[in-house]
Amino acid sequence: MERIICAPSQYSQGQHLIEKLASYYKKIGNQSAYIIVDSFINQTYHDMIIKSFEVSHTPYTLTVFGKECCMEEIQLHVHAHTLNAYDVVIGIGGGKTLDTAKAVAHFLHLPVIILPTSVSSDAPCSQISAIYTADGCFDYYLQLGTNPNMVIVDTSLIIQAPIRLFVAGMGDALSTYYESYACYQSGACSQVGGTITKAALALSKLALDTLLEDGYAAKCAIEKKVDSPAVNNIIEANTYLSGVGFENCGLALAHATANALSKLPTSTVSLHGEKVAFGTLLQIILEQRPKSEVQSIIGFCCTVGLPTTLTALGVQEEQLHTLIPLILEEPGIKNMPFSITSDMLYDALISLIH
Ligand SMILES: NC(=O)c1ccc[n+]([C@@H]2O[C@H](COP(=O)([O-])OP(=O)(O)OC[C@H]3O[C@@H](n4cnc5c(N)ncnc54)[C@H](O)[C@@H]3O)[C@@H](O)[C@H]2O)c1
Ligand SMILES: [Zn+2]
Repeated sequence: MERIICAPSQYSQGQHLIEKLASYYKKIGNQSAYIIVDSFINQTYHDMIIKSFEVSHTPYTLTVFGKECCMEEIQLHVHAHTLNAYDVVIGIGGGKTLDTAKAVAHFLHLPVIILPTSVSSDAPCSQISAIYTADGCFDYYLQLGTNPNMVIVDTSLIIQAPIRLFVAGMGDALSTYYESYACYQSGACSQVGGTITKAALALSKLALDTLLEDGYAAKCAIEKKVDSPAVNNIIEANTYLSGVGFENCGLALAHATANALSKLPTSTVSLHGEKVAFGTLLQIILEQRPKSEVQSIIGFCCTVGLPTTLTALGVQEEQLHTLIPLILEEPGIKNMPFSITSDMLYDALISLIH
């Protein structure tokens, strides 16, 4: 199998980039942009989003994202594209809006520009969309075949977003190196369909190193809504290092756990990245990593405010008999370099109840 690494064609990170959105669009489009915006973001930043289009007389249509990245929502936008009206899709919002925009662009064979308004997940840079059922259960990963054409990260918006989203993104990024390394050890095929490059593994490791080095300082700065080098490093780690790292290596037990947790009725209590942080703990415990390493990851989670127990995720002990089979049926399990049994999961999960 060939070694493959894929990434967005352009990644830009800086302040007030949303004010230049039309000029980014004009680099790849010359007809009309189809903009899908998270509803909260539309209420808060509507004028800012459309300003550059209005000022430069650039045609666009703005539409508000529903609630879920599900096929029903995606079809709604695909059918809005009549008579080849648009030539670029733009997604603005959290992971679900971005995954929807990427899927819509995929079905319409159009380029896509992604503008994350929080760094809560790995969604911006990847060439997959996480598809859920209309009522919010994880369904499957839709392979899009190409990464977004542009990922534009406006740090001024990210800093204003709720701190919980920023921290959840650290949770999503925390798993990247461990899952990448598991995939590397098991010889798994990466999310982009190749074997793992040294470059991708290095990006994953850099994501973890950056979190451990700058995570706490960044969280403190975000609490005060101030920009700082640590904040910028974490924004890059959450979005680019982790995003490009994970998909060019692969997912394993941490995401299998997060996806399984999303199928429990209590799943809405926690964000994706919070579930992934917990899944990371479960993975490194089952990997029998040194106690000091497990303790340092637990310590990191505690200092930044990521959940380290099932109780914190709203999951009760009685739900383990439902959760364990759900974890075992996730495809990521096969990417672990050793087999995982129900008993192994039970013992590790019980140690993480409270
Ligand atoms: N495609 C991928 O590669 C990939 C990778 C990781 C996660 N995901 C998916 O991403 C999703 C998780 O992303 P998410 O946590 O961003 O979910 P989300 O899109 O539901 O956003 C969470 C909340 O944050 C709000 N929000 C966003 N920006 C804000 C801002 N600046 N200020 C205030 N509120 C803001 C949204 O309105 C929403 O209510 C899941 O569906 C997950 O499966 C996809
Ligand atoms: Zn994730």
